[in-house]
Amino acid sequence: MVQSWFMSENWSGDQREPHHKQPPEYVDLDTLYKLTLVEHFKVNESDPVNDKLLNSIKKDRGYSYEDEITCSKECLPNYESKLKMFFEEHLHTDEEIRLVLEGSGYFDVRDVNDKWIRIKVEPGDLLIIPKGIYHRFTLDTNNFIKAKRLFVGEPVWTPHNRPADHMDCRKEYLGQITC
Ligand SMILES: CSCCC(=O)/C(O)=C/O
Ligand SMILES: [Fe+2]
Repeated sequence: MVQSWFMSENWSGDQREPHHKQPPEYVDLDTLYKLTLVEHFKVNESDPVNDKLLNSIKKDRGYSYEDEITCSKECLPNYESKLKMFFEEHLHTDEEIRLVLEGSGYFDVRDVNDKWIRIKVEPGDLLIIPKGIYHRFTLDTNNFIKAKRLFVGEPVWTPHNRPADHMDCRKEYLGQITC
């Protein structure tokens, strides 16, 4: 089961550690959606690519593009600078859709109260991060993740680092989140 939790507000050290509050404060999937509009689906982790749910989501939502990204020292060109870029707080003008195929990592998303929620993703986790939400990504201490990236139409991966409050996608996102 995917786990997510509020991060400690005064953590320091290695970004790849879980950084729980003390005591830990977990966030269930319904609450995660209410606080962020982030969606999560679990697909068959032993054969995710042929999963029925995945294929119906792709069809319903028009995810016409897909490729794979592997984040490891050996496979990711410009590994250090890419990881640094992924961990800068940013948003996108389109959804960020990731299906984890192997390995694990953390997506951090800002909730409606501007608190960080850390989401631990593992094989079979399909995460849909809405456009306009501030977020970031880090590997965990296993230093390896392979994920499928999905997109509607021609992909745009450009991150817009915070502050990006003037952007239409940010205003739209804030208009959609109600709690
Ligand atoms: C596991 S996918 C790598 C992270 C990424 O693609 C991204 O855009 C983070 O915001
Ligand atoms: Fe991103």
